[in-house]
Amino acid sequence: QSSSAAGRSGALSPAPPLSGAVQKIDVNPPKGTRDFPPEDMRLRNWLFNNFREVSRLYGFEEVDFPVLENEALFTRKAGEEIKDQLYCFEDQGKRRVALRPELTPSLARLVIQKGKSVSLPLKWFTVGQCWRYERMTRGRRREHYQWNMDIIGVPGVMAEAELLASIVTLFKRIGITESDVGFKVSSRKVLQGVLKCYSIPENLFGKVCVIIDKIEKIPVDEIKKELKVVGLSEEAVHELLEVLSVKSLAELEERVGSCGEAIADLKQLFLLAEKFGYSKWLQFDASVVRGLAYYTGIVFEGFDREGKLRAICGGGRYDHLFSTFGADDIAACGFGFGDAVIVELLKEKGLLPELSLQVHNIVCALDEDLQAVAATVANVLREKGQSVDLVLESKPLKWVFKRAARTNVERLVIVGSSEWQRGMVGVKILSTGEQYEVKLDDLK
Ligand SMILES: CC(=O)Nc1cnc2ccccc2c1
Repeated sequence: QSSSAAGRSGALSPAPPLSGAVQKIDVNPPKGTRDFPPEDMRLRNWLFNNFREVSRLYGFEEVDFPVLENEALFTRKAGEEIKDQLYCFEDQGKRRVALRPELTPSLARLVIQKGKSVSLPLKWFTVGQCWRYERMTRGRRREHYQWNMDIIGVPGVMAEAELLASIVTLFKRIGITESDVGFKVSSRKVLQGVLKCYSIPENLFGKVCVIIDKIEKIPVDEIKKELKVVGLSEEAVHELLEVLSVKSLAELEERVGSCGEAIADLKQLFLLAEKFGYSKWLQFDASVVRGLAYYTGIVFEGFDREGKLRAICGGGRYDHLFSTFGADDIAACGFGFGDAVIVELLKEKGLLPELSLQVHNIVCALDEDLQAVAATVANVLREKGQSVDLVLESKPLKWVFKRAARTNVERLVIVGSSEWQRGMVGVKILSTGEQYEVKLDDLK
């Protein structure tokens, strides 16, 4: 038992085992996950505070759900990537549970749970961590945070227009302009129209959309093959791929004139964008489908105009998600905005904010028996709302100056015995080097 251990803790505390006896833990977090040390946490808080402020400006209420959900919430049968990467397991109660891969199903579950006790429309937002179990072959992350905004109970495209406006507001707040990013906008009712023309049963709609969403990720022959497996005829496949390459609303109207709803919705949305003042951010792009099976109408995704990054955000209308959970359908639309691509974009554009630790004061006692006085000084300042880094052990002044410089503190408050005998404390303003003495009560 080494004396120092005994000295340190008074009573005999077990000495650490002889070094080398304990296997050192892996200090890295699990594959595909991140720690947020202070500097990274400042950037994350800056971004999330912008998410929250925009949500507040748009009158949205914050909600939250467990990261762990019943697996059944996510076991849609539409061949989605999000499903085959589900981070799921059987818990000790033999329940099938999953770490949520997205937030919308949880939101729908809560809306159904609240049922008649909430009045529509609902405008809810959340910032939540989502998970996927991806073979690390692709070295991608297994978790990210998503800002989600949803409007429940508004069938008209004013809801989509409002959601797009909120994302434009977010982009502007962090210095992104329409020359950096845009939104590709389309409607799944275009696809619905084509499938109806070829009398493809409704229940294949989700599957077809999920396959088509891979149009830029896998060879088109593979797309055709998968569509035929699902049961589409040669002609239907051809017509679908044709309609996706349409370049404008006008051209779409010529081709599929009849599928009025899609055209009407899109025209209305572009008109509203004009009125909201963000039409320069939008472009019609028939190839936007999004990879989630439950979208039924307008779909959109934010993209970087240099085409270097994956989608920044995405969303759309999902008017039948509730009935897939056995409840009455409620019109709904929403988006998800991840915390990863946007940071890559900000880096690209040199827009990452300079964020440093902001502490008003370092308070220190010049010798051991003034520690209690230093604590009193810290308390006085904290009660006035000033942040204080109280030096907790007697340290040489050189050490304190070094720490003050590193944490770019504004002011040093020094408790010395001679000053204290006169009821004074020493103050040094780091930015100017100005030094003076002041009565504790006059310290503001
Ligand atoms: C760029 C990125 O990190 N994407 C990402 C990371 N983790 C996820 C986890 C669940 C669902 C989607 C995810 C997406």
